[in-house]
Amino acid sequence: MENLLELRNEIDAIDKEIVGLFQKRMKISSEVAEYKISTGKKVFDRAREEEKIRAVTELADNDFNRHGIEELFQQIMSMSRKLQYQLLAQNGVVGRLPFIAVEEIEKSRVRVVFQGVEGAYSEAAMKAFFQDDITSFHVEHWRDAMEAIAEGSADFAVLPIENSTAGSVSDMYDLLMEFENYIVGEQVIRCQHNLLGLPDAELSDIKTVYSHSQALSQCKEYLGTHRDWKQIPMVNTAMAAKKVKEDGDKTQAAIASAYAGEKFGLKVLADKIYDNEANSTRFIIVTNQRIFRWDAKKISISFEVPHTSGSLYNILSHFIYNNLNMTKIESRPIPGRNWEYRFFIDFEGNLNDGGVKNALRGIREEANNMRILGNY
Ligand SMILES: O=C(O)C(=O)C[C@]1(C(=O)O)C=C[C@@H](O)C=C1
Repeated sequence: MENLLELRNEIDAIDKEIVGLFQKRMKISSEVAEYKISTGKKVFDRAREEEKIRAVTELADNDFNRHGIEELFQQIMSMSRKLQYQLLAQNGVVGRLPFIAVEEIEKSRVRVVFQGVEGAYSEAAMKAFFQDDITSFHVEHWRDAMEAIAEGSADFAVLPIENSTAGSVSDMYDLLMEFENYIVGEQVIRCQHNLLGLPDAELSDIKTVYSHSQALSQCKEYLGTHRDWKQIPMVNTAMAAKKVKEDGDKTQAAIASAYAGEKFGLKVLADKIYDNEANSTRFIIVTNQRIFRWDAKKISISFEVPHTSGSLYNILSHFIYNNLNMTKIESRPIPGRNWEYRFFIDFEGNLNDGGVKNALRGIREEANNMRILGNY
């Protein structure tokens, strides 16, 4: 039996050849890029890659190696594409992104819509993001706010996208797909929920509690100590407070902010009833224009990938390769296509950065229906 040292020497010699061949192949790939630059042909050629995988896997002696060869060549061609995107960018063949950089997002004398009623956390987010001289109005549903933006009856909408305890607001992702609106800002608001009742109500009177489903889940521990209370979800926490006031029934309570309590003349029956002290909601500021602040730091995109193994992995490699830090990933089912998903990714960067342009170009070519949802 050969000793380990000899075997390692053999492996070293083979690896040297592999490196040499890899470099030789990449050099040819860069010549292909030159051809593509002069002809305007796309970098990614799915048919050619499929054919290549078929041909090289046929050369393998057994199933185990066949699988390995397939993975190896997928990675080699992925590297080859990345080199080509880079060369295209260096030669100025990077399509201009249809977004315009602005000095500032207008925060004064604009029309802003939020969902819910006065006293909603969305109103608090609006007040924190915009100046006092704005004109604002509220609508009943998130969709109404998206529509108001799309048709131009408001300049901006303030909508919840994620809560630190309850997670993403999945409906918002679907609405971002449905409408051609763009995220231009975000505002995080601490959600300090209270149990609110009529001024003459006592804790012992309560039989039913109304709130938004997310707020109910954010107060799960507290509600667990009152298992006999019926929990009824409402479209918004402030709507719940309004209902308790309007019904005038001492057995009803709402979970909402102290601000909503003041607005609707309700009494705080229990304060700070949330499970998590840092409980916060992130709101997005949405508009119908493709604009971004010149110093924006976060990008949101969405895309679909083919229903094949490794397809998401391949798309994510564009972030790694361009040294971009991904901060969030979310998936939503694609309507009408069972068990297929659309991915939503947030990552750090600005649409004017070279690495960002490179990654977006690769993702646009290799994934389906890539959309830039905003840079903020
Ligand atoms: O054949 C091409 O068009 C190439 O650019 C080369 C190559 C490869 O590395 O094999 C790279 C990217 C394409 O998607 C297909 C194949």
